[in-house]
Amino acid sequence: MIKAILTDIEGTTSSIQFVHQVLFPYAAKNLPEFVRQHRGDDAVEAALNEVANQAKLDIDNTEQLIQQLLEWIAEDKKVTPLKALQGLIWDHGYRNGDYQAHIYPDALDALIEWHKQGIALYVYSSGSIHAQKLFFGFNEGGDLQYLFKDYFDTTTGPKREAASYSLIHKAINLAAENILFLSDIREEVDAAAEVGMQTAWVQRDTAALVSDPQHQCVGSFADIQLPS
Ligand SMILES: CSCCC(=O)C(=O)COP(=O)(O)O
Ligand SMILES: [Mg+2]
Repeated sequence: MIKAILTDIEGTTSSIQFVHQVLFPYAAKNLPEFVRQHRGDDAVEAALNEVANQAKLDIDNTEQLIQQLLEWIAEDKKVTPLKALQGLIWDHGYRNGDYQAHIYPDALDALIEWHKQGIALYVYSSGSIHAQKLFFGFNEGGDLQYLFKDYFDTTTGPKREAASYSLIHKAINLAAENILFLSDIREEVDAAAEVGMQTAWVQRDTAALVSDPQHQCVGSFADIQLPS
């Protein structure tokens, strides 16, 4: 019986285009000035220290750190310190009304319905937890934060590794088989299935669904069945 649903964001609840054509360019445009102005802030210094460690750069060379971060944005690297900084930068854009996050109507309807049914909803995205709360707080569907019980990001672990899903089901305090994980990325649903989670592989904008007996394969949230 499904007691909780854990969902990915980009490509699953929401369009890849919004993330790649609105959020990433906004972060790339504003990151250099943001980093220069906020050197010394605890959260920014913590992220820059991680960048310097991972890329083997001099922590005092701000311009080199900025360059590295811009390269990671261009390559869509799911690197935790980049994700932390992106969240801080997007904060301003959301509050300033520069954009609202996208959600597919079928995802909005299903999430509201599951919430009404008392199913606990969780998010697992490569975006930082702060970025996820902004995403659902400043959303085309309104402030949707009330729908979600908790959020997980890459500080729990990479999304393509089974160990991350093991940590999540323990944190949620439910057996893996009572959790349904939704994602557009096959390697992510594979990793969740490896620890015993139920899975739905969400394949949007495709003429023909790829079938995989290990997962429910759906084109939209409207087709997701909750296994009993
Ligand atoms: C949550 S805000 C922007 C999403 C993001 O930065 C990202 O990398 C999306 O990754 P996901 O795991 O949601 O596919
Ligand atoms: Mg995704």
